[in-house]
Amino acid sequence: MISAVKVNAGYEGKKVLNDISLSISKGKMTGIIGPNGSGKTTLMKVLNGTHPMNGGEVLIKGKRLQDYSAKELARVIAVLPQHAESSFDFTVREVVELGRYPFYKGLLKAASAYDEQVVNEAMELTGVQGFAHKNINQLSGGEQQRVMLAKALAQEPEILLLDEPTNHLDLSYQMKLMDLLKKWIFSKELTVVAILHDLNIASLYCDEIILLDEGSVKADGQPRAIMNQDLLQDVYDTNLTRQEHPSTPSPLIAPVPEMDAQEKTIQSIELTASKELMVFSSPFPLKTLSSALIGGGFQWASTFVNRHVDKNYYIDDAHNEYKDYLQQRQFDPHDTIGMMTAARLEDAGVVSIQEKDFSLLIAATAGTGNAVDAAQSWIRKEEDVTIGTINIWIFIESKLTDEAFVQAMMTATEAKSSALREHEVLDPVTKTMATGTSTDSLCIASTQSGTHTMYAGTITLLGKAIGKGVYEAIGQAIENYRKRMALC
Ligand SMILES: Nc1ncnc2c1ncn2[C@@H]1O[C@H](COP(=O)(O)OP(=O)(O)OP(=O)(O)O)[C@@H](O)[C@H]1O
Repeated sequence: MISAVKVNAGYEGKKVLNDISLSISKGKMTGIIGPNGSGKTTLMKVLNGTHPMNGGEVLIKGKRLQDYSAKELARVIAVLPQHAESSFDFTVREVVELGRYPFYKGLLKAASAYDEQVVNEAMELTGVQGFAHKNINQLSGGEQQRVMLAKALAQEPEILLLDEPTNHLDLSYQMKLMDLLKKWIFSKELTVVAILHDLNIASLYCDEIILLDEGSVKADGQPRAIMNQDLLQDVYDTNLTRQEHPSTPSPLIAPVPEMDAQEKTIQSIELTASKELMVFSSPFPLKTLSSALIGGGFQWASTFVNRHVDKNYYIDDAHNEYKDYLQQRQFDPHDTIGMMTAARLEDAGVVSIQEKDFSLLIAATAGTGNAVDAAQSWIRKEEDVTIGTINIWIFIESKLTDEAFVQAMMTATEAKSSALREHEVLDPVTKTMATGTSTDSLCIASTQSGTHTMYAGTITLLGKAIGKGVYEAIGQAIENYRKRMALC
């Protein structure tokens, strides 16, 4: 739809665009991103013919840009500039009507019924009909932005060039606008090129992204390729991290602030325990990966609750019941990892390990009466399924990668099975050695301070310590339980 070949452009002897070559596909949303001053607006002005080139060529629909008359070009391309012009004394409707001007026919250049219809539709779609008769200068920045967008839409363009269209818009209007543009791309066969500063909006909505740096195309491609941590850190000269969006395949980019000076050690984690609750409280949030009922998955949390429940506890919506329970006790569920167990908390095993590069605190409660052999659990019938729980908490003072979190979970699970084998815990249904129980939970919580730890598999330094600590903590919990039962 648009192609540029070796385009050069600048201002009064200052070169801004250096040999830009690109190709923008029909019916797609293409984002242009890049740091301030990298030449995005200049490029867009070159593409719509409002800024001269010093060399190179731009083709629109296969025809050279300079071969279009202004009116012809206005029927193909509509532009939403960065700084919407609002100094004129026009009403909102009059501004939107200006978008139809290239289509007015006859000597009097009057609007047709169709022109009126298009203006109404554009105003409706952008939600500005409510202030149609207001002066544009009486509107907020975001409202003015929507009026200028309505004007661009009223042009019924084939190509829409948008310079920071989400500028001035609140989150709701940003999303509505981008959703709407996406719909129009399909329903009106529109081609959209948008300069975007918000990398996450670009990642979520663009089919293609062009990354400019110092007037050159640094990279172009699909968002999953361009949202590259190293590439963007280099271009934006900022610490960034790439994360996966929880519900769409679009990567997210999060800025990482300079680390604060607060000392983060696991010695500052306090344990308080009663018959009903075992609570680890940290003065700072820890990064966690867990299978816990509250706060499962990756989270940051500073409170860790192991709650004792009756062995007949059964509630359909245990998640919400637990959230209410936490709130009633002044715990914030968004800052808490919460597990449940019918095992007695006083039987818990606790192990502390100090190594040169990291420290560990491991706690486990083990209700093994209804243990399960994972390899044989398929034999069980529905009526054989009873609840039993081994809960394991592993606090680590180190800076873990995501893969180290996952490996730590694997290592801990393997050490748990080994502890059960050592203590001859049997699956009561299959009579084979149990590997765990049916509702076990595991939480890895890291201070993300101190030494960097890449891996936590069974033969790494951290893996060895986790394996030993989990094995000992579960062993203690089983022995404490058996001793207590023997005394009964
Ligand atoms: N009218 C002008 N006269 C002289 N120099 C200009 C003019 N407009 C832009 N420049 C310069 O050209 C360079 C590129 O500007 P441009 O506006 O294209 O960048 P941009 O990537 O859109 O920046 P931003 O993200 O800040 O909007 C900058 O160094 C800018 O100072």
